[in-house]
Amino acid sequence: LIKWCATKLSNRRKELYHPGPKPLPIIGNALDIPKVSPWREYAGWRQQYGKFSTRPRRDIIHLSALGKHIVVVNSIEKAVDLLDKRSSNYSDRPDIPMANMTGWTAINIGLIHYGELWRRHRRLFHQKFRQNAVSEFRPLQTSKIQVLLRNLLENPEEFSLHVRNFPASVIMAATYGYEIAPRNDPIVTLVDEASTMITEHIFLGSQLVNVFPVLRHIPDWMPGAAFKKIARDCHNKVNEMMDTPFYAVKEQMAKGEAMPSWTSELLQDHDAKKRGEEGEYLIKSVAATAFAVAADTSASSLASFILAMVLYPDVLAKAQAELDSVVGNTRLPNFGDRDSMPYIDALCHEIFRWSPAVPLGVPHAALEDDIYDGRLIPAGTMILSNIWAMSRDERMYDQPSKFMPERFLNADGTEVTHDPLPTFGFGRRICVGRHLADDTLWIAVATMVSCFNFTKAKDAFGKEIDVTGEFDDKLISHPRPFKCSITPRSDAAVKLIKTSV
Ligand code: HEM
Repeated sequence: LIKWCATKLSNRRKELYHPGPKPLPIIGNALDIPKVSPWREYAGWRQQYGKFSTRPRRDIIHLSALGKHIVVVNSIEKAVDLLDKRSSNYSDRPDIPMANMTGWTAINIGLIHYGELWRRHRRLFHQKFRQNAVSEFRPLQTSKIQVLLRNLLENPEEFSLHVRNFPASVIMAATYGYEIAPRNDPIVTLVDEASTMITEHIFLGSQLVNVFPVLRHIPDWMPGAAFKKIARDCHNKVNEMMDTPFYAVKEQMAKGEAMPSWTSELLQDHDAKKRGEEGEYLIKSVAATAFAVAADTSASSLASFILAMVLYPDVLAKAQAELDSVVGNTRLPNFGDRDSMPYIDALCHEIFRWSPAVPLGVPHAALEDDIYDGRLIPAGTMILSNIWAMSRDERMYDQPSKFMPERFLNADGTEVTHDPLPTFGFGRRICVGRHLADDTLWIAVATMVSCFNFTKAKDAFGKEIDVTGEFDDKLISHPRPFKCSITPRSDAAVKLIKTSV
């Protein structure tokens, strides 16, 4: 009888929810949740659970852990259906115990529940980063790009530091009027530490407490309680990261010495003054979050660009040919050249597709029960958009693992088809900084292509050092460290880099 009941129950469950790995009693799929590269693992499950189902292929996978429901969305079509078309139900964020314990949830719009507080954060971000507003950043980007080019010329081995510093210097100057030091900048280090701690521990599988929230109450001395110290340390860093640059701006404002910045702008805003402490906390939060979300994501795309150029020299050659014919070698490219260089535009689009900086997106959550494709998605379900799997979907992209800007060009290569990409997420929670990210990547790519060659580095015996093209496992994923040779294209390029101010 027990066996009969168990089979009945399991069959009913199978019919109720979308397919997925078979759950164990009570703990469900807690042990199935992948700890490394979850996006690859979930993409693999799509094949596994699609192959044997009555339908040809399933792009939605259901998991459960201790009564918590998780749905992984592996195709753009399904993500649009749920997160765009039904956005009124799927714009919440789930509770992630490690994010709550580290203090990130309270300040980071990306983790705040859908509701009035989120709207207030989003409004401020939208005003600053909407499509028509981001041209305001261009003079700053143009001046910081010259620093990037000079650093690549003088010290090419440290390219990953330089591409990290470029978006960081833009967003720090824009947000706080703060000039970062070329290395070991105290504020950048602080934000890096606080961000790394959370990006390493936010995934479901990375900490047991994310799957079993009750564990947050275990005493510190118990085995397995190390996560509590991690969370406490991170919380201190989050507070410090918010306060240090913010109070520096306030002090400069009091002395009449503040550089123009988003923070000083918001502080001067009458509404913010009226809201008193709460308004200040909001400003502190959006400013700190802007740096945390903008710098690392863009740095990932810039590092991916260099990786792609080393692995695909023919693409670099085509981009350089286009650049030489449009811009020549007597000046650096600028934003005004963008429309005349479709290949470079397509190349940037391809970087966003080939190496999405946030491969598993930021989880959404369902507010209410929903029926989709005849199956239940219960209220509270965590929705994971597998952006990596969507970007590698062979139904959408021919030879998806190949870096091929041509896929976004029309037949004669004169126009870019800006097909929507999953890279920036979906619905009401879509990345609010995507226009800035796009500009940042474009100006960096165009100027780097114009000035440098990127090739495989050689060892002491003159043999090329292999580049594996692998990426790390964090929430914001970067190419794993690799060696390459970055050399100026010509004497004219050196002169341009040295003389540009
Ligand atoms: C290559 C660069 C970037 C990538 C790939 C990226 C990707 C993403 C993704 C996937 C999300 C989650 C969307 C969703 O929930 O469906 C997101 C959210 C967000 N991004 Fe970006 N992002 C980038 C750059 C930036 C920049 C430069 C900013 C500057 C402000 C920014 C600000 C944000 C914010 C504030 C959110 C949270 C939005 C919300 O929850 O309402 N991002 N981003």
